[in-house]
Amino acid sequence: MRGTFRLSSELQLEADAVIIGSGAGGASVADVLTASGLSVVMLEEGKHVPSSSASPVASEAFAAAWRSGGLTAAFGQPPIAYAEGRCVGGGTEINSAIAQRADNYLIDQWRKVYKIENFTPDELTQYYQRAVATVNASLTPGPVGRATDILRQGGDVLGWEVSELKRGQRGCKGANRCAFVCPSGAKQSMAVTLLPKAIDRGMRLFAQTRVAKIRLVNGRATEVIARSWDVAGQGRSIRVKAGMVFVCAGAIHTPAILRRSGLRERIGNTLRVHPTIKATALFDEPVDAHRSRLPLTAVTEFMPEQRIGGSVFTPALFGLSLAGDWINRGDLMQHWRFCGSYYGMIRPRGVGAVRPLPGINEPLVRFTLAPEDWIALGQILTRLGQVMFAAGARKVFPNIFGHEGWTSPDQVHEFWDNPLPKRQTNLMTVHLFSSCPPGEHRDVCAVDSYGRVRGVENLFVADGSLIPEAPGVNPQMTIMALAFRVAEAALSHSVKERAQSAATDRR
Ligand SMILES: Cc1cc2nc3c(=O)[nH]c(=O)nc-3n(C[C@H](O)[C@H](O)[C@H](O)COP(=O)(O)OP(=O)(O)OC[C@H]3O[C@@H](n4cnc5c(N)ncnc54)[C@H](O)[C@@H]3O)c2cc1C
Repeated sequence: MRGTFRLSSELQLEADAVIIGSGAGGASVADVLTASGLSVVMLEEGKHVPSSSASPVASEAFAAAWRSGGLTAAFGQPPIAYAEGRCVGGGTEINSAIAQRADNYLIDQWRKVYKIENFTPDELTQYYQRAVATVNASLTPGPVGRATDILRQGGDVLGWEVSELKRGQRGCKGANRCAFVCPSGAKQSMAVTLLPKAIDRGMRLFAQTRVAKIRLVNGRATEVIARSWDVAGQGRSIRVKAGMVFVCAGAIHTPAILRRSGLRERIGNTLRVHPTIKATALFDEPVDAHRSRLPLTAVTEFMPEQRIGGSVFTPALFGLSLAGDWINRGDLMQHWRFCGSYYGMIRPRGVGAVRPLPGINEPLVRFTLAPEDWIALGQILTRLGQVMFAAGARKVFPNIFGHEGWTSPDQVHEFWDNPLPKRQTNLMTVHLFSSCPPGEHRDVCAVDSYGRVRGVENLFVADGSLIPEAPGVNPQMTIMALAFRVAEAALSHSVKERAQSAATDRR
């Protein structure tokens, strides 16, 4: 990417603004700030992985673009495996680019509960429109493939609403490698859309540069302290002084950076995710899910509380998904062309927490499911089984360690009334948010209605951390909308106004 810098010496920089993290939130902030003529420095921990060097090999792609090669988990019973992007463009480089808006009912509810100013669905519309236009959210061209038809067919038989999913794409070629960084550049990720634009306007982006903390003096963020790695793997320090600091490191790392900088009140206490349970369905006819794009429909009948959809499927990813229970599931590998991988996700009531650990880069993440969440997971798994059998599945294997699989629709009710086995249930998520909720409800809100960290005049949060609660839909559009809003508000409030407000916070 033009303008991506590598360091050759220790560096001290100055700019109007510094942005930490180049994902959905950071890139959106960069777009607003550079359009208004500010000088901007962006610091990104991961590498730049251009389309031309995107590897089709799962292990290489994970090592290049996923945090910890994809091996990250929130502690709890059971642990929940989670995934984050760590590369220029963040999660938008490895996601499926499904573009959805949060339900108006939820936006209204968040405004009331968290007392967020100017946060009606109408007021957010302009920001959502900007996000939608940026990524060209649209229906994917070309044949949808059998893996998609399965969800449509099953939903139709049961009379459930099934919706086509818009994605941020322009001329998707159907390579089915969304999770490995799009090889054609058709996915409208941040490295394809907003970051090159911001760089053309003069933004300096430093990849492989990890922020340790932010220095705070008398209610101002004065300096961002980071470490950068050069091509030879040598680390050097980098310090950036800026008038405004935007923390956009995602819902896990933003609270970790803030807490490491000495800001602890209400920060990182309310992490939310979409707990997700998967199932493998075996059919009599080939599905050949690897040949088509990911399933482009979702069962939306039970949204926003529950949703059923389909996962990216490649032989390697399928093998990995079976690996955790190889003794019981390994046989499925030989039938991989006849299998599809589907999921059910819920909007949880449980919460988690993020805490940095001394001397270790990765923070400790915990998530505790509420009793209602277990009921919801049992329901969505039952519904997932129902829709698979309605579409003609011969056997359905819920992702529960040691489970023998269901051979008929009668068996899927097993977990409707009975709890799922906590220790054996495998849960995962790719959606993380709410660790720094905004608003004027001071008991719970880490930042004000416009993303400014309480008590600090020039420090803002603009990423998934800001979504007040789990949205029940794919979050990227909401993250971008909220980040555009934070950046605009930061520019429109004068330094004097912000300083007064920060001083009031500190009293
Ligand atoms: C496999 C997968 C599939 C998904 N599918 C969809 C989908 O279809 N639709 C959708 O809407 N959402 C999807 N998501 C979720 C979506 O991609 C994320 O919610 C979104 O990217 C989060 O935006 P963010 O700005 O909060 O953080 P990120 O996009 O994660 O960006 C944060 C950036 O900050 C960097 N960073 C972290 N710590 C530091 C530090 N200390 N110093 C410097 N940089 C740092 C990270 O490396 C990262 O690049 C998916 C996610 C994954 C992983």
